[in-house]
Amino acid sequence: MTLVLNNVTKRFGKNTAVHNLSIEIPENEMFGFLGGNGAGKTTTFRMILGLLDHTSGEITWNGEEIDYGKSSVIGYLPEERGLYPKLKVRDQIVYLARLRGMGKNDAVQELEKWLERFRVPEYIDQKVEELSKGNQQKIQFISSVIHRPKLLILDEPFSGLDPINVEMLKDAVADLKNQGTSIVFSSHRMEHVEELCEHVCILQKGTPVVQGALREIKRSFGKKNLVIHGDLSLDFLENYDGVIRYKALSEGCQLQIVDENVSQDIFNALQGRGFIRKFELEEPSLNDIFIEKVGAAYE
Ligand SMILES: Nc1ncnc2c1ncn2[C@@H]1O[C@H](COP(=O)(O)OP(=O)(O)OP(=O)(O)O)[C@@H](O)[C@H]1O
Repeated sequence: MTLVLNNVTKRFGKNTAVHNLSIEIPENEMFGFLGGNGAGKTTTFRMILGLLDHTSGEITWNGEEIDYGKSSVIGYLPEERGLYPKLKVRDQIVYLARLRGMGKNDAVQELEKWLERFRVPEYIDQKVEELSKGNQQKIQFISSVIHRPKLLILDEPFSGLDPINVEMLKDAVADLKNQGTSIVFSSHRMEHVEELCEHVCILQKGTPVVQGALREIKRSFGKKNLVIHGDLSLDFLENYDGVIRYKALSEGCQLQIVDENVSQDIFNALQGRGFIRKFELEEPSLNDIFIEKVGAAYE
């Protein structure tokens, strides 16, 4: 079960929202879809869901065009949340589950399981409007997975959640992935994507500017981060050869350097200057990569 987008383009009049996008998302995969505001993420999701026609290219699921009559294949958590405030959680979820071909008893059982998992079983008889925003978000998440979809699309799933609920939702998403669900998710929070996804695509004005396995992307980025803590003056590194960025920290500094050879030079230069408590060379973060690739175009 693989979702394939092949050279997909979407134009709104003269504005090209998505340009020649090709991605492949196999089963058991969590795919991170990133981009600045207006980059084309939601437009891509809507095309996958059949809510928008694509101008050109192909979108297939398991080698065939997606049959939107069988909408039970896909689950979608939209960025703009939309539950009926006056309905009780049970009625709301059962209604949505039945639209996707599920029986009432099956839907209630599944709902109870999810509410138990999210430690809010008492919400079943409450109206949506009586719940806090974060808790409504959990109910909306349940509505997107209640019918056990094979493909799950999550647009900013963690926005508005406190750290405990973020962890709870991350665990749930990871379990769904391990059970074979293909998951595509967008987020502006790079650390979430970094933690959950093996593959990512960064869109810039509708065009992919970085794409592939996260580990490979980090390795090929070249630039590294160097963290130094100690009882010594490090200001001279701000203008040191091979240092791209210098950030002072309370315990020392964090540097971005052109490549790992520079770290050896710096290590040598620090000898005899004072006590070094930490000297650590790190892979670039996804945030560094995003800022460089997307930030360049902003400039
Ligand atoms: N229905 C529409 N009609 C015309 N233009 C649209 C429509 N929907 C989106 N666009 C345009 O397509 C581009 C991509 O928008 P999209 O909503 O897909 O971005 P996004 O990556 O989801 O952004 P954000 O992170 O801000 O939610 C934007 O230039 C937007 O103005």
